[in-house]
Amino acid sequence: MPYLARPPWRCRFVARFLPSVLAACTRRPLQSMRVVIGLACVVVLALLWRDLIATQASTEAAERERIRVEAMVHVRAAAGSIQATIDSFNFVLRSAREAILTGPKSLDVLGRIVTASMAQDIVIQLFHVSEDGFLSYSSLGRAPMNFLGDRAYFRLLAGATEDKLVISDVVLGRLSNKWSIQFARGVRSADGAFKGVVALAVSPDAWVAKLKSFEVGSSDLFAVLGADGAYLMRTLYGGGHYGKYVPPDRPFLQHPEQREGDYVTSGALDGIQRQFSWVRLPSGLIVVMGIGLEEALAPVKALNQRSLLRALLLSSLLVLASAALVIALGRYEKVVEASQEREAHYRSVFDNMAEGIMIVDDHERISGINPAFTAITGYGLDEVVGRSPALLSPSVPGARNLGAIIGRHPAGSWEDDFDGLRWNGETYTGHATLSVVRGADGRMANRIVLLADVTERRRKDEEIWRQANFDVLTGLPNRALMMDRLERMISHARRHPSMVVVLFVDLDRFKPVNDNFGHDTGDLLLCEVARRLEALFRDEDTVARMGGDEFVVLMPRNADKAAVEATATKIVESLSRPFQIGEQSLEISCSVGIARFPDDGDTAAVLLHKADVAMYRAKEMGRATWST
Ligand SMILES: Nc1nc2c(ncn2[C@@H]2O[C@H](COP(=O)(O)OP(=O)(O)OP(=O)(O)O)[C@@H](O)[C@H]2O)c(=O)[nH]1
Repeated sequence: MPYLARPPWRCRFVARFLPSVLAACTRRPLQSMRVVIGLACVVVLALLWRDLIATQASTEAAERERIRVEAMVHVRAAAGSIQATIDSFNFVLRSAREAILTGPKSLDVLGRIVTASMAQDIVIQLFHVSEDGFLSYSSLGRAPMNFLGDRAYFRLLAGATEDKLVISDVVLGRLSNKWSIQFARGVRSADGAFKGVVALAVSPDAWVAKLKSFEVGSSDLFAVLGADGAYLMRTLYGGGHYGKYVPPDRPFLQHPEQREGDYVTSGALDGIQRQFSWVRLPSGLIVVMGIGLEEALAPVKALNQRSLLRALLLSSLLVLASAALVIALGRYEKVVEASQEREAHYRSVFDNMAEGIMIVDDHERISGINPAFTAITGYGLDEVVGRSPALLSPSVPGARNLGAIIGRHPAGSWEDDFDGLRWNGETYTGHATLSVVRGADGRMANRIVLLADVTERRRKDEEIWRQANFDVLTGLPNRALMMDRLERMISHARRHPSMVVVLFVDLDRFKPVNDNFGHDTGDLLLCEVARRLEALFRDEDTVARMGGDEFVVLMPRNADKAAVEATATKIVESLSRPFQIGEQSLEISCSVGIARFPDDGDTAAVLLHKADVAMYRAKEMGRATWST
C-alpha cells in the first residue's frame, strides 16, 4: 500500500470546519455579515493602533536621537570655547611667569594688561604667590600680607618636577570673599629654583553665565567638572554645588580613557531626566551638557497626543458605525425572519387549502398553482405554467370554458360554475371564484382563482330540486312547480297581452282500478296517463300532476274558445282509449275543467280554482267530458 503523507494540521482543520462555516453563512447570511463586520472592525482597530503605537515609538526614538546629537554638538562647541579660554589663560600665565623673572614692574604692567584685556567679570585677578607662600602681587592692587602657601595648587606646584597647568577646585577667596577657580603655574628661575606660583583667579559664576548660550531649554544643564568629578561650574541652581561632586557612577569617571560620550540619567537635585553628552578636555576638565528630555520631547509628545486623540476619535466613530450597522442588520434580520415565517405560514395555508388555487397573470397565463389544484385537475405545475386556463375546460361548443369566462371578466371579482376537463380526459363540474390582486399603482397584477370540484354537490342540488319540483311516480312537474310556472306565464301574459289556458284533468272511476287490480297497477296506469298527456302537448306547455288522479295542463298562448274546447276533447278522447297494463286492458276516462287568463281570473289560485270547479261541473255532467 503506498504511503500517503498526512496533510498538515491546518489543512485538516480547514477541511473539517470550512464546510460547516460555509453552511452557517449560507443559512444565516445576515448574522454572518454581522460577525464579519465585527471582526473587520476589530482588525481595522488593531492595525490602526499597532501602526499608531509603532509610529509614535519611532518618532520619539528619532527625536531622542536628535536630542542626543544636539547635546553632543553643543557640548563639543562649549568644550572648544572653554579650551580656547584655558589656552588664553595659559598664554597669560606663561607671560606672567616671564615678567616675574624679569622684575616686579613688568608683572604689574602685565597684570594691568591682562585684567584690562580679558573680560573682567571672568578673570578676577592675576596674582603671584612667592616661594614663601605669601601673596606678593595682585592685579587688584596692593596685596596685603596673605598666606596662600596652604592652597593645594601651591603645594602641588612647589613639589612638582614638571611644568604644568594646575586648575584648582572652586575656592572662596580669603581677601575677595568670592568663589573662584585658580589657574596656576609654577615659577622657576633659570637654575630651576622654585620662585612661587603665578595664578589667574577666574569667576566661575561669570564664566558660566557666558557659557549659558550653549543651552537650549530652561531645564537644560551645562557644567564643567574637575577631573575628579568636582563641580567647577554649573548653569542651574546657583553656586550651591561648589565643593560638591557628581555621583561616582558617571561614565566619564568610570572610563577615564574615553574622550567623550553620552548617557541618560535623572538629576539628583531636581529629578529631571536629561540626555547628557560630555567631552574630556586635554587639561582633564570634563564639560557636560544635559538637555531636559521632558521639555525637549514636549513638541513630539504633543504631536503624539494629538494623533492619539485623532485615533481615539476615529476608533470611536468606527466602533459606533460598526455597532450601528450591526444593530441595523440585526433588526433587518428580525424583519426578514418574521417575513420568512409569514411567508412559510402563507405557503402552508396555500399548500394545504382544500380549494385549488390558480394564479393568472395579466396576460391571462397561469403563473402558479397549489397542490389542491393538481388534485382536482390532474395537472402539475410544469404542465400549466405559462399556459391559458382554457386548457382546464373541454373545447367543445356550448361548454362553459374557464378560459373564456376569465376572458369575459377582465377586471373585478366574480364566481361561476364551469365545465372542467381533467388531465386524464375526465369531465367534471367546477366552480371558480376569482379575485383581483392590484399592485401599489392600482394596476391589476394578478388574478387569483379558487377552484372547486362541485360535480357531486351540483348532482345533489339537482336531485333535491327535482324532488321538490317533480312528481316521483310520473316524473311530471308537481303542484309547486306547476303553480310557479303558472305565475310566470301569467306575468309574461300581462307584459305581452296574451292568454294562458288552464285545463284541470281528473280521472273518472280510477278508484275501482286500485280496488280491483291493486295499487301497483293503479300506479302504472297513472304513469301511462302522464305519457299520453305529455304526447298531446308542446314543449312550452306544462303537464303536471296535482296529486292522486288529478293532472293540470298549462298552455301559454292565445287560443280561441273552440280551439281550447277541441284540446279538452282531445284529452278526453286520448284517456278514454283502453290502457294495456301488463296483462290487463283497462278503461277509464276523465273529466276536464277549463279556465283562461284573463277571462276567468287574473291570479294562479283563482284560475286553478275556476278550472277545478269547471272539472266538477264536467263530472256532474256525467263524466268523460269537459266544462268551462
Ligand atoms: N294507485 C294509486 N292510487 C291512488 C294514488 N293517489 C290516489 N289514489 C287513489 O285514487 C283514488 C281517487 O279517488 P276518486 O277520484 O274519488 O275515485 P274515482 O273512482 O276516480 O271517483 P270519480 O272521480 O268520482 O270517478 C283514490 O282511491 C285514491 O286512493 C296513487 O298514487 N296511486
